[in-house]
Amino acid sequence: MTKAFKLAVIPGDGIGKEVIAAGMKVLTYLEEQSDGKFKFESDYFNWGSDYYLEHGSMIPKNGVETLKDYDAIYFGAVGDPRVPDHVSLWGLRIAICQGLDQWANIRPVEFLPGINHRIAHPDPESLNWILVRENSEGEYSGIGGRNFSARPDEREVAIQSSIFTEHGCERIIRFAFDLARTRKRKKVTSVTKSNAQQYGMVLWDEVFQRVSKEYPDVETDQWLVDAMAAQFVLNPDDLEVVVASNLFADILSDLGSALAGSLGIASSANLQIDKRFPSMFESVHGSAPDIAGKGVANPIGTIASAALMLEDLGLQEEANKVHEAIRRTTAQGIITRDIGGTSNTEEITNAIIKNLTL
Ligand SMILES: NC(=O)C1=CN([C@@H]2O[C@H](COP(=O)(O)OP(=O)(O)OC[C@H]3O[C@@H](n4cnc5c(N)ncnc54)[C@H](O)[C@@H]3O)[C@@H](O)[C@H]2O)C=CC1
Ligand SMILES: CC(=O)C(=O)O
Ligand SMILES: [K+]
Ligand SMILES: [Mn+2]
Repeated sequence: MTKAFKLAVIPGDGIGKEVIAAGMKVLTYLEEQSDGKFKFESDYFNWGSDYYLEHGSMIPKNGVETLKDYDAIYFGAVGDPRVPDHVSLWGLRIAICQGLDQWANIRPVEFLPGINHRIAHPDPESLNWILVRENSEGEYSGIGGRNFSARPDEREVAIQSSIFTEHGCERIIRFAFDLARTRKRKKVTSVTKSNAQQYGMVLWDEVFQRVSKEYPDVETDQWLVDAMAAQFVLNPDDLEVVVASNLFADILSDLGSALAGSLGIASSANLQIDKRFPSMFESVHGSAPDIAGKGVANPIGTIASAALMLEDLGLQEEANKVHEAIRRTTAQGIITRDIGGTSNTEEITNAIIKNLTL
């Protein structure tokens, strides 16, 4: 019997549309090759900045609710120069992540063969990093406001508060430890800035210490985020699972993917670990307005995110195939210009599909 998966597909803005088209082409090919084992029932949602300019909101009123009926959400990117970034980001990506309590964002950093890594290391492909980002609170809690804007003398006030709950810290830290147990080195590095952020991040550190006692088989390490940024560059061998707050892991994941070659190759999964609602799979990068519409965006991050989605849907074999096809393609030197090549989005996508059959 054919297993049917309901996919909500949200291309969003800019290169989001181009890389989702690439990812869907790969998924459609896998479905065709599956001999009736599975199929995707995909519904497309035209939510994003065009939708906002027409309707005054990034998604319809019941939008997040609608997504609860799906097995997974496949997302491109959000952001358009015609709409303020905080309006588009909060109206779409964060609305979904927080609305569906996708509290764990995993961001593997893959050092692929055949590309120009930006790291001084004798064997970058041996590195096995994965960032675990707290995805429901922290610096992206959206608590605050602005006032006194009517004052004539530049005395406007803005307050932006972070929320760190013991529950929120504990669930993401436990998740990081459980993940580390499944990996080669079994090491978790926790990143905060608890010297300066003396409330929320001290709570995080205390929870990390407490939870770590339950995982004596997992090696632990704790760093302040400024020194951790340097550590990524200077001592890459020291890292495996890196767990950090919403903001810090956001920044460190861009650093990680740049060291691996480009933002364009980085994948992510916004996971609803308790399986109450669907999870959302997207590249780490944004809508890249500087290259949008040119057909040159690197689709690897989004195609690798589809592999994370396949894994989540129980299609592990297909997920492995996609990862392998990506590796074969970059090893063949078929790469986009952000990682030193000349191929366009379509050529990479076709090459990945071709490599799926080998
Ligand atoms: N999850 C999401 O949807 C995210 C949305 N954004 C939004 O995206 C918009 C642009 O933000 P930026 O800070 O410029 O970040 P960005 O990730 O869109 O782009 C940064 C740089 O990386 C390049 N780049 C990104 N993805 C690429 C790809 N697949 N292939 C080749 N080059 C790629 C871009 O051309 C640009 O030079 C903003 O509106 C921002 O709010 C930013 C990050 C994540
Ligand atoms: C918003 C953003 O930069 C991210 O989710 O990575
Ligand atoms: K994205
Ligand atoms: Mn980011």
